[in-house]
Amino acid sequence: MSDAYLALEDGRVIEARGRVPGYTRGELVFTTAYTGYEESLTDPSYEEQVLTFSYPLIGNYGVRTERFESDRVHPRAAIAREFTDEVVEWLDEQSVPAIDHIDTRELVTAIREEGAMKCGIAVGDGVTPEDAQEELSKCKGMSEHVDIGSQVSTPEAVTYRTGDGDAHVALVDCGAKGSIVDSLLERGADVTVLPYDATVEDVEELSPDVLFISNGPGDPANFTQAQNLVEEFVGEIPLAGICLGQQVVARALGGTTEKMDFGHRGVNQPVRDLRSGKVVMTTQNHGYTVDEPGNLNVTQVNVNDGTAEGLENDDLNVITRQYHPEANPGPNDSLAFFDDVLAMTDAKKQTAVASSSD
Ligand SMILES: NC(=O)CC[C@H](N)C(=O)O
Repeated sequence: MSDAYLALEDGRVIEARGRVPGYTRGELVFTTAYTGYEESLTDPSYEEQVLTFSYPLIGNYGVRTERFESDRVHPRAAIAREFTDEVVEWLDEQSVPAIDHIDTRELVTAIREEGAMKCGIAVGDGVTPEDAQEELSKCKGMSEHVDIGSQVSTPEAVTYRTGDGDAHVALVDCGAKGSIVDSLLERGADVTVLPYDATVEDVEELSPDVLFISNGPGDPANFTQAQNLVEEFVGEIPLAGICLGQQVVARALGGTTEKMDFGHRGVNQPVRDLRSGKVVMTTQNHGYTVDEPGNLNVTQVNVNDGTAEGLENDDLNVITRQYHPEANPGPNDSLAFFDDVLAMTDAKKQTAVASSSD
């Protein structure tokens, strides 16, 4: 008798060791990141997913709040070969079920071969395989979470001022990681974080120098309000986006998105810049990708599978990335993206000066 069961959409039920009790369900995904478990577990993009760590030991350097990307744990459950007690205490405080002593190689192979799949989890004394299957039967697909933005977004606008105020960025919070805000503040920008369903009037009132669509969970097709903002302000305000933000911007500008088989989640995804030919290592966490880029040019691609990693349109002042330039976890190699975003405001100001002196 085990005290934890994981039921997979392919019909298998796997025994595990229960670390944090509870019943839950979600889309089963894996990350290959070997560090950064605090950042990953607090990344709002994992909402409604069950996160499997392929790295075997999770928790070996403790739990520190300064490494959190948001104020809570977002995956519905966590799975590892072995969790340390400190991580288990944290997940317990957060009431997030956790299981370990499981063959994560087998699990990752199943996800790679069959794709990200629904799962159900039951943990605690006396639980049965049927309890996990019951959870699985209640599991929705990611795109069925139509209002997932409301689960992760700020309820109201919040402004952070640096004192420099060189540029004012309106960040549409579809589930933004804290490091995106920090990366903009560190470069002297003021940032107003707006709810995921902010209106055209909300943005007009702020009159920002950049409209930035954040990362976030689920299917980008469900972020219709953010898409509407992009459609409304393209060409008027410089636009930027990260991860879900890239997907939303592309959809708004005539592009399409599609679900990947198992996505990219890790901290060593190679990305080639098509202009310089250089390859950088990037942090990624996504299950959807831009298929047709619409009115944008693909400027960067994933070396492994050729998917679109960077989209730009110089005339319209649009720049987006599918990966996470803000890192946390992972490499800092792409932080200059935020300089490029803020440089668009200079371009805008120069154009305004040029046209006013005509
Ligand atoms: N990190 C993100 O923004 C993820 C974007 C989207 N939810 C996806 O899975 O593709």
